[in-house]
Amino acid sequence: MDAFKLLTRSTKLKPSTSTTTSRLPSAGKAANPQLFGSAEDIQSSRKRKRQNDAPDHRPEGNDDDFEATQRLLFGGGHWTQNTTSTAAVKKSKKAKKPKKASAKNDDTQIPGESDSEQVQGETMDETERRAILKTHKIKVVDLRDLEDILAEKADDNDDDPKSKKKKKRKISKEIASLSKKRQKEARQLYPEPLTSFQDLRKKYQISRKLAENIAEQGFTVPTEVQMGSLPLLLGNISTKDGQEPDLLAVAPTGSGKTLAFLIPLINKTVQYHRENPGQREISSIIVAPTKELVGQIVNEGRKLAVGTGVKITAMRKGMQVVARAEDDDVDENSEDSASGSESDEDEDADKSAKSKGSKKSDTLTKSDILVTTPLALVNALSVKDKEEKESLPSVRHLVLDEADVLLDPLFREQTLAIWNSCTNTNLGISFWSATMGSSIEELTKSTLESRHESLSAEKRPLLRLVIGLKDSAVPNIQHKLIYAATEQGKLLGLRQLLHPTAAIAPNEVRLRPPFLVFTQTITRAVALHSELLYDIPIEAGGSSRIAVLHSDLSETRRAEIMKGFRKGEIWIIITTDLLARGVDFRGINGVVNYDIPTSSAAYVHRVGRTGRAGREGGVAVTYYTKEDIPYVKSIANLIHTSEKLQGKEQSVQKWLLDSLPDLSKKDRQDLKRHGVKARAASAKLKTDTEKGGKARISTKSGYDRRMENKRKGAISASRNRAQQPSIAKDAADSGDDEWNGLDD
Ligand SMILES: Nc1ncnc2c1ncn2[C@@H]1O[C@H](COP(=O)(O)OP(=O)(O)OP(=O)(O)O)[C@@H](O)[C@H]1O
Repeated sequence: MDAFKLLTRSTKLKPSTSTTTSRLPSAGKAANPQLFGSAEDIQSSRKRKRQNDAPDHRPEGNDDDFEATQRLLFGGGHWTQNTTSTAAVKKSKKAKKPKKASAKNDDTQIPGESDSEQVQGETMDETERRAILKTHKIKVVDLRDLEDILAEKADDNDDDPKSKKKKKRKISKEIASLSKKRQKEARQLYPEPLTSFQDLRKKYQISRKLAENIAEQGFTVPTEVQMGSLPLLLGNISTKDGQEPDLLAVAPTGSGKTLAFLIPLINKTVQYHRENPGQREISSIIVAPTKELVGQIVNEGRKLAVGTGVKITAMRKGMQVVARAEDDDVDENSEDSASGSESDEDEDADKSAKSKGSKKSDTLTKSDILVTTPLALVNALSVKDKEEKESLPSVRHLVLDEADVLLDPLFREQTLAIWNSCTNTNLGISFWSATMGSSIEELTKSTLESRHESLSAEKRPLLRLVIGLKDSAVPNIQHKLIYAATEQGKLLGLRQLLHPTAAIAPNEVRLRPPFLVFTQTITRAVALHSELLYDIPIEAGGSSRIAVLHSDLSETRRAEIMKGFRKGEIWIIITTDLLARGVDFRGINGVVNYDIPTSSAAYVHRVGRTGRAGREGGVAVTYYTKEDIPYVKSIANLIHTSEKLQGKEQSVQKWLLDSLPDLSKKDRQDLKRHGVKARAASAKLKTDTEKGGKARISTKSGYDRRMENKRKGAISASRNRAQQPSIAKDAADSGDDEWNGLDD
């Protein structure tokens, strides 16, 4: 059933207006999940490389400066085989050759895979790595002090402390003589990117079953964030003394970050099981800000882990992650324990949790990878009447998904408490998001430093991986910033989107279900939902097609709505920022910011619910009123930059950008915390005419709207009967496929 046809059933749109159908994200599978290049680019770059015998890596700019950087960085002026980080390079010199997969373990050869292919694969030289990284806009930077980075390189073959000191002094002097640009270049790394998922077996010897599962999921080409991060996180898996970096990964929404952190975690767990038969302990924790996202990560992980023996569990109410004396009375009422899993196989409810008598540090949950919201785990780690938290020494990998929000003041305390509970001195941590402010980097560095001091934790290199332009919107969507003047104007605008009454001009927006509508508060989401509830014709499913989802609903109801939307039973979800981050509905056609987002990062995440995995055709509509004018500049700027980068026609005019006011830092923080004051929850939203005190985005009573809807339904039904032949013709002209919901 085509939702759009039903919504516009009484409108005769010109056939030409239907031509956008094939470009809709929900109309088909994305051909290429990569945003900045293609597999063919890689092939041709490899070909070019083979023909090019005299590479010149010189960046543009001052030659002398370049020579100085070269001398300083590489002594003899040649590029190192800079595969991961300087430390990794150093260690790998001592490291043993990668072990071949044992015939007894899970890693038996896969059909068609020769022995030599399995362990070697073709390695790339510097030129090739640089070319591919550049094409795909992949940047890797070492975030440690430049002095440390360079000193480490210089120390490589020198153990004499005197000459070490001398070298360090020399390095400091030379760094001071370098321009900012050269200093930046000195931090840059050119690790070998992953150009094909087959290389996961050939070059990184990942578990055979895991490789099969990746292929079975239909993933053939790695996305940019996978190309850049997987070699860093898998690179040293086969060498015990190889050092893996901590990683800050910033990549566009919908670019496959989940897979990028799940693959290494699952593979390391397989490795651990192989080396420690019969042992299961929580070795990895993934923290995500919402239950919806937790459920989604668990589902994704379980699909990848089929047959590997790796258990992935969503943190649930009453679940025990550590054994302790007071657990005789498990706190069943602990607030906000998350399951959120939409999977039926949430069988990991820890039956063994009640087992007693094991050592204090034993983990009781029969799981390898625990996925949790911050509060759920903090509650489980809390010690009665005490500030301190239980520790989780078995955890060797911590992943913070949507890290910037997890380290934002809202969740910071809880997230840091979890991080501090992971007392393993060999803990590896990675941070993932589409947006990452510099304050997060600073916080990360200082926390790592204090862990190093207090726990004598191992110092790993801290790398930053950025895909594309940092903190920008995903490049493959169309933005529309619309001035609606008043609240009433927004409602009219949204109704117009739902029921277009005339043929639209070529550059005008059309938004077909399924889509998401974001409001600032729960009250407003509920109000908008009750206003639009009767807008969907009864014969199209009526009010069941539109749902409101927010954190005041029960977990079960939230999960039902998510499921209904994925199955195509629900066409429109009205929600708050609860669904702004991470959740992946593969083919949604668009996003409506009914209320403006309260920061440019929030805009990036909200609109990033469409245009996922490289899908074209997603639309992001943002309405603003006169109350929003002081706050809208950062969004307008973001849209402007995005369109400029894509070489698209500018939809935000320069005069508008110039005339919108700038926001002070304090006002920006205030907006982020409280939203636009005029419509904050405490202000009890009133209508434009300020008639009622009720938080409703309407001037009509529910009864009036129901009556009107019935009347409309009866009129349109009789019209439909009269127009049957022409509707059938329209449908045939548009060539639309049936809309059967979203891929799971
Ligand atoms: N290599 C790939 N090829 C095709 N599709 C992929 C690939 N990797 C991931 N995907 C799909 O892309 C979609 C988005 O992935 P994911 O949810 O991990 O994005 P994300 O980067 O975490 O986005 P967000 O920042 O919004 O959380 C998912 O449906 C996922 O299955």
